[in-house]
Order: sequence, then C-alpha cells, then structure tokens
Amino acid sequence: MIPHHRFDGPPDAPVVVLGPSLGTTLDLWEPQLAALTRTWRVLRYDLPGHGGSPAASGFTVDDLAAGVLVLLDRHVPGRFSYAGVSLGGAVGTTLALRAPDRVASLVLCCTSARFGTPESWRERAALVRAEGTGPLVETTRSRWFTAGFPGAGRYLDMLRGADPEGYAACCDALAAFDVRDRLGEVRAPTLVVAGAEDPATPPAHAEVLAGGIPDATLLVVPDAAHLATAERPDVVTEAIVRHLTTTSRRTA
Ligand SMILES: O=C(O)CCC(=O)CC(=O)O
Repeated sequence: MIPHHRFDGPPDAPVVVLGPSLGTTLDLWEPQLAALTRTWRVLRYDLPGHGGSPAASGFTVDDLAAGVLVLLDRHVPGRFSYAGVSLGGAVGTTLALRAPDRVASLVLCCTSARFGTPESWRERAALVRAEGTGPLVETTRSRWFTAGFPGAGRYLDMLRGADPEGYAACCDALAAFDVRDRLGEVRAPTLVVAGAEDPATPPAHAEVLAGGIPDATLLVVPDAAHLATAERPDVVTEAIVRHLTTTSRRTA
C-alpha cells in the first residue's frame, strides 16, 4: 500500500516525512512547508481514501507505517526524521518501533498511544460507511479548532472530500491501535506537541507519550485544539524546526 505522496525542498537535503491526521490531506502541512524546506527535503503523504491516495480497507496502523517505509526504501534508503499529526503521529510512533535505526528524530503532534475506545471508532466508522463524512463536519470543527478560528474552512473541505470507506477504514485502524506498553522502546529523540484545548487527544494523552518515551520533551500549545499545527503554526513550526535541527545534529 504505497501512499500518494509529494516531495518538496532541496533534493540533497536530509529528509523529514510529514504524516497527516484522519480526515485531512498532505496539505495539512502547508503552514510548515516554507520553513521546513529551507533545510529539509520534505516528503508528505496521503492516508488511504484521502487526497490522492486510493481508498483501501482492512489495514492497520502498522500497515500504514509499512507503506511509508516502502516509499522511503525506494527514494530515501537512509535515515529520516518524521513528524505526524494524530493518526499520522501514530504512524510515526510505529515507524520508530519498526525501524529504530532509520528514525533520526520524531515529532508527535496531537496524537496518542491509544485513541479512545475501540467501540467509539467502530461507531464512527459505521456512521461514515452509511452516510459519508458530511454528518461529522460540524462536530469535527469544534474538535479540530477552538471557537472562532477563522481558517477552519479549508481543513473541513479536506474532511468533506475524504472517501467514506477510506475514512472508515482509518477509524478501524485507530480502534486497534494501542502502543502504551511499547513507548519505552522508542529510541528517537521525540518532541510531543499537544493543543491545550484539544478534546480529541487532550494533553493527558501527550503526557502519557512524553512520560513513556525515554528521550521526549512536551510542548503544550495554548489556544489550540486538535489541529494545532494549523491553528498555531507560529508556535508549532518554530518548535518543530528547533527540535529537528537540534536532534539531527545529535543523532546524524
Ligand atoms: O485526527 C486523527 O487522526 C484521529 C483523531 C480524530 O479523528 C480527531 C477527530 O476528528 O475527532
């Protein structure tokens, strides 16, 4: 399952892979692109049924990570850094567990070692299989952004554009994801970012990640909900650049 993807930035620069969240496309990372491509070759990818990736069913987060690794093996055989939001962050944690020698540095944004109950994800998957993503849009607005954030529209359009089966299959993958007992195995230096007002993956989830990963630091971003990278790029982009710069010097 090789995802639709896009490279930006200098071809010879060190690589950072950017993973999107459920319901968004690789354009989620547009606010960070200019800053990151000054130093890194940026590889962004789409989840199944999102953006340019065809829909698929019956996959796990581990399968998503395997697809990213196949993509990297084709284009970037060495080490890489990785930053992911939510489901994209779960893919990053999985890559750090599967390929510890490859992941030089990790950024986990608004994500979790376990995302709520499997039942809640199965219910969401069933709703979307029956009715599409339309019924989710207004409740998602208040999970993704704090009230009054003016830039929500383009991100909610990504959700509206997601293929129902692809979205539902990602929910199934989240239902089965639980790496709480494996966080101590993550070797990559990790920045954990939480939105202070994120109801989907609240700061308590970030505290579990930062407490369990041996070399982790935690940043809680004020005035941000689930898509903190989009709502507070002023804070988050600078933190990601600083972390990648510092840790790639330490580990390259
Ligand atoms: O955003 C994700 O990748 C998973 C968590 C989620 O779906 C947040 C939400 O829309 O409620």
